[in-house]
Amino acid sequence: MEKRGGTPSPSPRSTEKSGKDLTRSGDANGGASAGGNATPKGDKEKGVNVQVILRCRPLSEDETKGNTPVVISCNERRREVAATQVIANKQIDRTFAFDKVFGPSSKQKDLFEQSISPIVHEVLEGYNCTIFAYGQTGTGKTYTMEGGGTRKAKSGELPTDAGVIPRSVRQIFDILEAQCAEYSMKVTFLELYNEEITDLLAPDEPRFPVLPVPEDKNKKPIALMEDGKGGVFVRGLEEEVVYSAGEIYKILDKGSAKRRTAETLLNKQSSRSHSIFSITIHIKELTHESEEMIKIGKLNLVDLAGSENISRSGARDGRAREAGEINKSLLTLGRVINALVEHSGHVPYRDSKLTRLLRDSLGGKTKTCIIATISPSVYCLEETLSTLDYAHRAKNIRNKPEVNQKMMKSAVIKDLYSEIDRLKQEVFAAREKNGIYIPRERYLQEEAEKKAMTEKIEKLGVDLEARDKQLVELKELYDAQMLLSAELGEKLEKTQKDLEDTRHALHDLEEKYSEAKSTIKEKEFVISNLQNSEKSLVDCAYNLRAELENAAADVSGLFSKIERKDKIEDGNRSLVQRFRSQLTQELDALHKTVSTSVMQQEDHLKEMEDDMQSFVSSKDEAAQGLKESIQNLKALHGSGITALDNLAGEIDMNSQTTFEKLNSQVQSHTSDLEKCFGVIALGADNLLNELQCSLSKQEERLAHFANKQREGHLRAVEASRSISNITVGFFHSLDVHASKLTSILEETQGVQDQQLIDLEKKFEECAANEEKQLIEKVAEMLAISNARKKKLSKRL
Ligand SMILES: Nc1ncnc2c1ncn2[C@@H]1O[C@H](COP(=O)(O)OP(=O)(O)OP(=O)(O)O)[C@@H](O)[C@H]1O
Repeated sequence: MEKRGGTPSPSPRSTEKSGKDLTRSGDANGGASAGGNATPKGDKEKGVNVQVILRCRPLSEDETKGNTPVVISCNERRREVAATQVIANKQIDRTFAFDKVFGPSSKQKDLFEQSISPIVHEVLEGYNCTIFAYGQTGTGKTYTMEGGGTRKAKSGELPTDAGVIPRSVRQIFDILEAQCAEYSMKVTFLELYNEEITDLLAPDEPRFPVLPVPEDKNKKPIALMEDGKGGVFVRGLEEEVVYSAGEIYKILDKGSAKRRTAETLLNKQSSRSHSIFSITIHIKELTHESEEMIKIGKLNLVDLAGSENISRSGARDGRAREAGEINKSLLTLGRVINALVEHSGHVPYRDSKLTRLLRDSLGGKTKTCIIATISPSVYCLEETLSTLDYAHRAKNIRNKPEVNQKMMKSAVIKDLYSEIDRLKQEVFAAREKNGIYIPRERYLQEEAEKKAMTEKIEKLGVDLEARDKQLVELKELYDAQMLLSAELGEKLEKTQKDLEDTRHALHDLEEKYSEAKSTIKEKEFVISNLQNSEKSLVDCAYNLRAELENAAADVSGLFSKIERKDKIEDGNRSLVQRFRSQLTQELDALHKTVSTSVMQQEDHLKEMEDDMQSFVSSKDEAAQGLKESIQNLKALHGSGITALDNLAGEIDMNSQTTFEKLNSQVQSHTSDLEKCFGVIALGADNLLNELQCSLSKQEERLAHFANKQREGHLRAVEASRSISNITVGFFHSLDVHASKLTSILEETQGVQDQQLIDLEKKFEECAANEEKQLIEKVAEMLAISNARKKKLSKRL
């Protein structure tokens, strides 16, 4: 057994070799380049993501008996884990993707071969690799890392439930033996408990009895020192050289047995500490120049204590403090992960020993794989979700792995020789000089160191006093802060829970909102359709109304026309009536006139006849008078002639000559007179005759004329009578036609009125029905939307 300052993550300068980006490539082998291929410079600069594997354990016997509901489903093919939550009676699945997922039925062998074996190959290629298990208490971290109850190998074969550590050890030896390599292997096993590091491989008896013996005498705390190169080392950590897998198993069993475990409500044998088991392998290689080189690989296998809810794990008093410390270092681990993921300037590695020890594995040059373990039980859901979040976030951490620089064998031998010399001097001094256990030089050196230390201690003592005071104050403050932080933590937890609930409720609401939105969209679509149909109906109704109005206007026009026609007809009728009466009157008047004229004519004719007769008679009288006057004249002539004869006899008696002459003259005169009188009488006779003739002619003509007049009058009377009869008949038929037309019109109007009334009624009924239906539909929709609104507002 060797004792040296061990560092869990030394990282000497690298060669060009590097691994693949597991997350991005999605390589089932975890991106391990078993052949140790050179990594492109770009990848090397960008780094590789921490590989995160998720494992869900099966239900325990008790859980199965108690019919514990399972809320985790693993899809190994899709590398997804879904956690089912029921919030507000609604099932919500949260799905997380990882580099590898192993379900409850997964075997230890499968997990190792698929995820860890490639890492082991890389260790043998000269990389530093870290595998750590993270998860709630009782989820199978120790089972995964170390294995089940039967860890002992039977006939050289590993048991089926052997975990990552024994399988890695077995594989390392198998490979090295298969390669017939020359190698040396050292292991360290430390425990970090309540922020104190203890060596699980330290011998049971204390080597320096002068040093104060701690409470647990087998568990003296050892210091974590800065190595001055940005790394840390654990001073005095035992490094055990091993030559076979069997030896390692023994060491493992011995160390595991020393780990602090306790029974919690969640795990009968719960690890209360974090453990780091490291295997360092030195492999000899020959260069082309046959120079011997030493390749160094290191595998850190970390089993973290359970991340637990103090109240749920049932931890009390000491256990509660323990849990607080565990949570504190895990909390720091979480903060480191967050800082690395968020690329914040300051990464709080120094806030806990765990993160100081794992510094190179988180964002350093080491290749890291996290195995997150969860329980499928509903009762662990809160912690499971927290683990899933934690692990999912850790996926984004980028490391820049570098192969450890190979060392010349001679340099290693030189180192080893100087180490041997140092040890020999110690042994020699111990053997030769009583009471002094170290060589004189070293003693002097240490004395000087001691003096300097004493001075320093004194100085520190003063500082310490001041600090103590400060510490007391700070402690008070710390206690207050702790109380506050516990309160705040509780509040935070509650708030987180509330937040989670709210988030789920919000999710629900969002879903409901989207549902409601789609329903509203549907309704809107229906409403828009309804509105469109209503619009078209309204348009139709408008058209119909316009048509009806047109029809009504037409009808009213028709009515007005009919009225006008009626009026005209009435006017016509009254005109006809008037005309008829006028005609009748006029006809009557004509009749009368004609008859009076006939009468007058007749009277006139009569008068004319009378006049004619009186004329004729007067003429007759005149002719008579003329005859008489002619007679008188004749008588007068005879008397004249006798007077003349008397005068002639007297004249004869007075002068014969004169007589004779006178005689002659009288004779001539008499003849002349006679002649004259004859002519006159003839003329008068002629005249009379002519007069009589003309009178008779006139009488005839007058009679004829009167007859003709009478006939004409009679004919005119007859014609006017027949005309008036025809006119009367025409007007009668006109009347009949008009009354028929009126009755037809009245009938048509009645029918049209009826039809219009019917049409109006039907239209009104139809419109009322449609309006009613529409109102009902709209009311229905409004009621539905109101109900929905009410519902949504209730839920909100
Ligand atoms: N994958 C698995 N298959 C079968 N049994 C398992 C599995 N994982 C865990 N178990 C069983 O569950 C119990 C708890 O496991 P384990 O002690 O490994 O949990 P843990 O996470 O290390 O808990 P703690 O943090 O308290 O140490 C053990 O009895 C273990 O055998």
